[in-house]
Amino acid sequence: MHIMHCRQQIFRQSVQNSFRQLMADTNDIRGARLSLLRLQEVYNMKSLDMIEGNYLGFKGPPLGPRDAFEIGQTAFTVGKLNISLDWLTLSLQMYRSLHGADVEQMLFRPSEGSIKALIGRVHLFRGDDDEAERLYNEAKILDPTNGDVLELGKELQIKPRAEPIPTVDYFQNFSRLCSLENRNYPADPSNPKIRCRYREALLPYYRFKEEILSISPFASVIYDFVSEDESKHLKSFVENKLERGKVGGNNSVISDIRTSDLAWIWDNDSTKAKTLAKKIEHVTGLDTSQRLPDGPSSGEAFQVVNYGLGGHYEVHMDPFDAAPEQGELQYSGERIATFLIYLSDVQRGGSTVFTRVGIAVAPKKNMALFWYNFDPAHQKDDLTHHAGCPVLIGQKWICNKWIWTYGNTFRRRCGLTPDATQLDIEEDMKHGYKWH
Ligand SMILES: O=C(O)CCC(=O)C(=O)O
Ligand SMILES: [Fe+2]
Repeated sequence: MHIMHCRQQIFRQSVQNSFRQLMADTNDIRGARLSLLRLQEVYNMKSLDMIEGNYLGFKGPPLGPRDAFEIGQTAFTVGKLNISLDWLTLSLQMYRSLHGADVEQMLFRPSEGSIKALIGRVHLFRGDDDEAERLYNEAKILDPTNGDVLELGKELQIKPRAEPIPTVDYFQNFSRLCSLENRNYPADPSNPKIRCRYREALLPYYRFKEEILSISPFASVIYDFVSEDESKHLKSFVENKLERGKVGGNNSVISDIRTSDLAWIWDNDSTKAKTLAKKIEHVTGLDTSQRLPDGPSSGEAFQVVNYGLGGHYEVHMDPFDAAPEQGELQYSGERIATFLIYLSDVQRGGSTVFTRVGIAVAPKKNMALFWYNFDPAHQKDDLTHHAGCPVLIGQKWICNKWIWTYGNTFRRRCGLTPDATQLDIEEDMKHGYKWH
């Protein structure tokens, strides 16, 4: 009972904080609405449940008719037509049953005509001209000068009309994988090579529990990879340094594709970071050395990332489209492998999913997820498309270490046969990497 109460408290606070922080900046308010819409779509939540403050069993603040209107409006602007219709219709119903009691919700109340016009516009974009026309005729009487009413009037004049916006279903698999919870789901559980094993690091007694999740591309998780002390260090080191994560060339663009804050730690920044980089080297067998300031490096700085409520990272691959030509990493090649460490548990949501091979990894504090972004023939592996699911309840902390081509040519060998998998290569390397 007490735990439940605390969770509710934390959830309510985090929703309220997100809304409060957002008051100052309209871009952020829009971001918060988009986050709610994303959570709704990914985890298949019903608008009515969210209005009642029910987020998959967790209690959050209830939403009013104005919230519903604004969420519906935002959904419309990003082409989420079905969801928009849902929210706008609920807003209309709620306004009708509201009798001036809730002052905050009544303030800046949109007129019934404007809600109807917006609903009409949604119908029009869905290809239902008759319903749009009907709503326009009603709205025009109720609020003839409203912007949406005028807009709908203009849109109805345009003939022939643009094709209806197709409903997006590309992320069906993403949504399904994100909704799996509590444990890891491997790519092909019936494959006997999908198993647990000990992974030795340098010395025989220094070993880690590894659960293989996929053979091609090779992906596995390593339990208890970092100590409490190490994970605490990584998070406290970046305190006050976190900045909004970016995407694109040189990581320069703020985008809704990635909603998280992050900071970097170079191996030389702390003894603990250096030791951790060595541990990754020992467990993966790959070089991670940084030869700064001018030399090519084999590993990138640790990237510590914090996702708040609704924080996510859309489906992507980690290698660059073109390797950077300047800076510390020039000549270093590409991100051949990713070593991702979870620095927190996540109460609900926040899994890492591989949409093309069907892997779901449930974040577990101190566990690492390791995979190769390139296949054994050194081709960028399209099957490594992955995403960070939105965080539904709680916070998510991770730390990435990308491992580069430079220094790893002889450590990550190619296969001795064209169809060799990573496991075959490891086996061959144990036996001196000789042709059979
Ligand atoms: O947050 C996650 O689970 C995935 C993060 C990720 O893919 C990245 O940072 O490149
Ligand atoms: Fe990634």
